[in-house]
Amino acid sequence: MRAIHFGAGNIGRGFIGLLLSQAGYKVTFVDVNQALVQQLNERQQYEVQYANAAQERTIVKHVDAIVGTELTQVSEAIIAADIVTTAVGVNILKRIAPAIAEGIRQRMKLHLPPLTVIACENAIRATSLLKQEIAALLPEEISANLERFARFPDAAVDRIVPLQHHDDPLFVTVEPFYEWTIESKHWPRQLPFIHNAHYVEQLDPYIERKLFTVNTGHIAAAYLGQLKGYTTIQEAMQDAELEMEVRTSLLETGAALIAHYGLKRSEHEAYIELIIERFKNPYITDEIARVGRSPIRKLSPQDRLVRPAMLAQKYGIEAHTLAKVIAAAFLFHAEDDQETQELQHYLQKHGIDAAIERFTGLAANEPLHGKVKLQYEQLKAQGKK
Ligand SMILES: NC(=O)c1ccc[n+]([C@@H]2O[C@H](COP(=O)([O-])OP(=O)(O)OC[C@H]3O[C@@H](n4cnc5c(N)ncnc54)[C@H](O)[C@@H]3O)[C@@H](O)[C@H]2O)c1
Ligand SMILES: O=P(O)(O)OC[C@@H](O)[C@@H](O)[C@H](O)[C@H](O)CO
Repeated sequence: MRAIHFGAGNIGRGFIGLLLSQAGYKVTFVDVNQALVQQLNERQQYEVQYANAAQERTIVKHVDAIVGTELTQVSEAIIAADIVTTAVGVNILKRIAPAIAEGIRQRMKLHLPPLTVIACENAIRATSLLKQEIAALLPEEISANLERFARFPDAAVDRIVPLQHHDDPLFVTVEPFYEWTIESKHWPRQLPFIHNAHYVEQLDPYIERKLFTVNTGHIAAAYLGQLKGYTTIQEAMQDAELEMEVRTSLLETGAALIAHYGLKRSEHEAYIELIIERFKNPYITDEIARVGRSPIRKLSPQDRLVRPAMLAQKYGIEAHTLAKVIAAAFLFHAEDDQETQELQHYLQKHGIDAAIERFTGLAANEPLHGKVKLQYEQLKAQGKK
């Protein structure tokens, strides 16, 4: 079986490429980083190390790669593929859609079975977003019946893979934990289930539980941690007061998730503690700059902060810590992150009210808007910036 995976970065090599290979797929990566592509083609394998006491390693073999700008080569590879996966960043999906659309068009002409496409990104229903981008590029007679030519199961992906600083550009250190949850209803009959993935009928509770626990907790540790002068998540999580704030933010999102999805409280609280332990993994150095990057995406209404805070509000749950983390996002700095610069530029020019409204979608008369503003002013007054 053949897989085409867009994005040979940390999640591409350290999670999805690894799992697909373990499931019996020959993996071809597509990436715009030419040096990475060259290395993958020269060596046809790479090493993954697990961040635990044993520091076990495994080799992913029989891989190759294509430069993302080589559209013909990419679409030809898609003709021969059973599955296409992505881990490029949700904002990049529109850029890879043309090659996938072309691959689907060619497959249709050849009467090939439907292609399976899964976007493995941190966003609610990223595969559906990719499907929309692809459909918009295809002629009406194909896009109207797209499910006949390609299947688009939504998925949730969870494994912490920090920035890598090794001499070998292909070597990747990953936490041992992983969860790849795939919605089964769009899975094509002819393709066997990927044995190391978890199939569920309804993805929403899983993706929201993941995003609003792992990613909300992560961003709380990052934004509140930076205000206290820390540069990594592990340093920040050694601060007992900060750990408590992270836990409180997760009890807030947890209460909202429990109310909304009827999750079992004891199970969800155990899940929160598992996530906090993962953040503390002493064998990982995860930079706050990575976890905090792209604050505009992270502040958007459907992402890890505003959506659970609004859900909490809907169920009458106090979301004081979430409001503080949202406020802290407006104080986040990361030198080489474009979204951080854009947000700061807007904030300085238009002020906090306009910035809250623009980036979170919270109108000035929304109670959460007022809470965020208050927290922002308090953080500033405490000399946090
Ligand atoms: N790192 C994590 O812990 C983690 C965990 C779960 C999910 N994710 C999600 O996975 C996705 C990727 O994250 P990452 O940490 O691997 O990032 P990364 O920056 O390490 O990897 C992204 C890769 O995509 C490539 N890329 C960019 N534009 C491209 C294009 N047009 N065509 C092909 N390749 C392109 C980049 O060159 C890079 O190699 C993001 O959506 C992220 O939110 C990350
Ligand atoms: O990838 P982002 O930028 O959406 O979020 C940063 C981290 O929280 C994220 O990459 C986590 O490490 C990951 O989602 C764990 O599964």
